[in-house]
Amino acid sequence: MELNLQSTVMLNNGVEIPRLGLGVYLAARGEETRQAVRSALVAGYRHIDTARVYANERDVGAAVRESGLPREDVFITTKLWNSDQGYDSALKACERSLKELGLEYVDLYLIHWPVPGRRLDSWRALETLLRDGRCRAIGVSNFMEHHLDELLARAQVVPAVNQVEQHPFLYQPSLLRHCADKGIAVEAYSPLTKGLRLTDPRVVEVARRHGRSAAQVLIRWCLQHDMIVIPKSTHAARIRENATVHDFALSPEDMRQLDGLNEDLYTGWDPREVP
Ligand SMILES: NC(=O)C1=CN([C@@H]2O[C@H](COP(=O)(O)OP(=O)(O)OC[C@H]3O[C@@H](n4cnc5c(N)ncnc54)[C@H](OP(=O)(O)O)[C@@H]3O)[C@@H](O)[C@H]2O)C=CC1
Ligand SMILES: O=C1CO[C@H](CO)[C@@H](O)[C@@H]1O
Repeated sequence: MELNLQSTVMLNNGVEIPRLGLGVYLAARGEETRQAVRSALVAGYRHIDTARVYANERDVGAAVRESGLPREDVFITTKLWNSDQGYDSALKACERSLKELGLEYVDLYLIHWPVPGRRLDSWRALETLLRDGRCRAIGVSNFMEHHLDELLARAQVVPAVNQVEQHPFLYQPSLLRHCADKGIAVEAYSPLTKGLRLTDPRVVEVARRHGRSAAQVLIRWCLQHDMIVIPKSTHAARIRENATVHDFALSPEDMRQLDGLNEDLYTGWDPREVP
């Protein structure tokens, strides 16, 4: 797989999204987030993943502006938080996020969680926002097969993306196939298991064979499964390390070994339990 930081995936509405982005969950508002985003942009990242609930949209926007890069060169995602779900409140929440970011539009706006009873109204709002040009693409996050099927039965617009937790310790091929069948790109969040499994000897062994770090192997695993991937770090050296994944490849045997590590490890909430 030929890959670099400029490699993109074409979403189902023709919008291109860089395959690798920087996540900023738990990057503290203020200088920590600004510094992380600045480091990423200098390293060549062109995709930043934030959310209303991360409380750092303002710093993401500021760092992108400070970089001097043209707005259209950076792909920015934010997300609708659970307490803002519903038609009118979702419209308002998007405007609030745009104001915080200091942007006229976001590249991707996601429903953060499939909140029962309100997610379909929220989706109608996202369809409106897409039509009005406030987002270039809309999608969902933490949607399992049953949430997707319910949405697809009523939606006018098919979600461009489903952002879900995926890594070798939480590998859900049936969900990935389901998304592929519907034309929905998958973004892997917490691809580094939030740091919990970076010393797992089986991952470390694969990494050693390639002369790479465990983090690089986990990121590469996502990419070779055709996922978009958004590792988080606030350290410039790690931000660079996490992006240096284009100059090696995991073999089919490496991939099989890593696929075999699944233990349904959710490092965050488990969306399968959401009715
Ligand atoms: N849609 C959703 O519900 C969710 C979306 N996300 C998104 O996905 C992004 C990534 O997931 P996240 O949960 O943050 O976790 P990750 O799996 O990306 O892991 C981040 C952790 O790994 C550490 N780390 C990063 N790079 C390295 C490295 N090279 N070597 C060693 N340690 C490293 C970081 O520390 P340090 O920063 O100190 O370097 C941090 O503690 C989020 O930031 C967010 O944008 C995440 C959770 C839920
Ligand atoms: O993106 C996320 C990170 O933080 C939230 C909790 O505070 C998660 O629920 C969410 O999925």
